[in-house]
Amino acid sequence: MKKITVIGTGYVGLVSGTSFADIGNEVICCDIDSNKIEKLKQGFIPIYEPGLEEVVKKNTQLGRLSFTTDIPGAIRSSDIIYIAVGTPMSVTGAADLRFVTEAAKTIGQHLNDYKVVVNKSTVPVGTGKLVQRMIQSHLSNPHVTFDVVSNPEFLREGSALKDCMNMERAVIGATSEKAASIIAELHKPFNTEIVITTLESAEMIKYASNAFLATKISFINAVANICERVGADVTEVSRGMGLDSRIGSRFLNAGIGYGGSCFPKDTHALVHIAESAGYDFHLMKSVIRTNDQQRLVVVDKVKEVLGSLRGRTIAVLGLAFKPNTDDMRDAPSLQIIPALLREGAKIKAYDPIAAKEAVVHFGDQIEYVEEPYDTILNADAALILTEWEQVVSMDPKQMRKLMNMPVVIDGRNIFSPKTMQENGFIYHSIGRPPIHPEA
Ligand SMILES: NC(=O)c1ccc[n+]([C@@H]2O[C@H](COP(=O)([O-])OP(=O)(O)OC[C@H]3O[C@@H](n4cnc5c(N)ncnc54)[C@H](O)[C@@H]3O)[C@@H](O)[C@H]2O)c1
Ligand SMILES: O=c1ccn([C@@H]2O[C@H](COP(=O)(O)OP(=O)(O)O[C@H]3O[C@H](CO)[C@@H](O)[C@H](O)[C@H]3O)[C@@H](O)[C@H]2O)c(=O)[nH]1
Repeated sequence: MKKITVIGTGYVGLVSGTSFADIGNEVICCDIDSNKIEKLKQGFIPIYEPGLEEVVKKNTQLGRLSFTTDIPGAIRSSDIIYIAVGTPMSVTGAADLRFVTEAAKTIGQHLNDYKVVVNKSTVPVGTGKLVQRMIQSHLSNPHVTFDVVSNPEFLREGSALKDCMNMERAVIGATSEKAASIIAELHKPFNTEIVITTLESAEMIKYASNAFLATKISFINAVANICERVGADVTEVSRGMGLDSRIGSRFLNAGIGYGGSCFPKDTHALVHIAESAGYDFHLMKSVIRTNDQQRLVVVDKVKEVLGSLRGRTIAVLGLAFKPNTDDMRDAPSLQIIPALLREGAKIKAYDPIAAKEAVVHFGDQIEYVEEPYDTILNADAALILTEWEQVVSMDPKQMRKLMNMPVVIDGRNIFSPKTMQENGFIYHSIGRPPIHPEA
């Protein structure tokens, strides 16, 4: 059993802290946000993450998981300190490290004996060494020793706890063997592949992994755009490609591009890291540009079918960047809805979980509807932006009866074109031939 402090209770701090507690460690999760900590103490989970509430509750009751704003106290009482604060995109595209350096400063000021400080936040190469220097220069006791380790997180929102508990690898970048073996030991119960590297390689693995997945998505979206022009079907193409084990079938779903709190900011940060190192990362810049353009293809498609959108009612099904999360950070809907509003459309929107978050962005510019069928009632077109189960399971026959015009623009390829044709829809999806009822 290890005593662990996790600084930052966002997605990563809360979920990874909970998973460390669940394998039998004593974990203190802390944050400067006293509201968040107060809610967590009362058992309220500030993010929507299936299954998390129960596991937090279980570990809290067992006395293995606790929450506090007393960061100095938590630092002093732990053997391992995880930094899991945010590293948002700055105006230049680089990662903003101010929360990381602030946390490092606090750690330095309160370090009372040897501890391993682990960076779980996604940070540019060199940040581990920066954290080391920051802690060293703020030590109140100059005789205390410590090691800095990089142990990036690979969880996905919506399946975060499952991803942590069943991690495919633990990357441990360290400057000392002692620290590497402490963190490797901590990961033993996860029964996973342990990859021990230098600090720099571990930091790079995280960005390179996200950038590669983002590249796969932009690649298939670009292929989808070609498919549309040459009469091929991208779902057939990606299936045919993905069966080659060197390619793999995952992250080959064409759609409205990647969003969320990681891929957009991490691809930009990697371009910036490359630039600072004197390398022009053309490839990544194209991935980003392809993604930016992809978000708006659904707007072009609805305009192609309806002509002017002025006064038209568009039903938007799904607002979050992917299902099973209420996270609206960099969701494609944040570009698509304003583009529709600029064209004069009236928006009725549905999202089972993220609608509350969406209000922060759209206010009363759009109408929020609590039920998917009510959303499409009398609509001139339905736009599918998130493949929530509630949307995927909609019955086209029923939809057809409710809509003013039988127009569906499917940004996630959730419906079968044949079924949509049988039900009399004008149906445009991504990278598949458009369907017209008379065709
Ligand atoms: N969200 C994900 O799915 C995900 C997955 C893998 C990696 N990451 C990376 O993990 C990091 C954290 O991401 P997140 O989404 O959890 O971030 P977040 O912004 O949602 O949460 C960060 C938390 O840290 C707190 N914080 C900031 N400064 C602090 C300080 N000095 N002391 C204590 N608490 C402090 C904030 O109040 C906030 O609650 C980022 O670097 C991100 O790129 C995120
Ligand atoms: O074939 C695909 C797969 C995904 N997406 C989109 O890509 C985005 C990201 O999806 P996903 O990777 O499932 O979600 P995240 O929670 O953002 O997780 C990513 O970002 C995290 C933060 O760094 C990493 O830890 C994870 O490993 C990495 O998958 C979403 O908008 C998806 O709709 C597609 O368009 N097509």
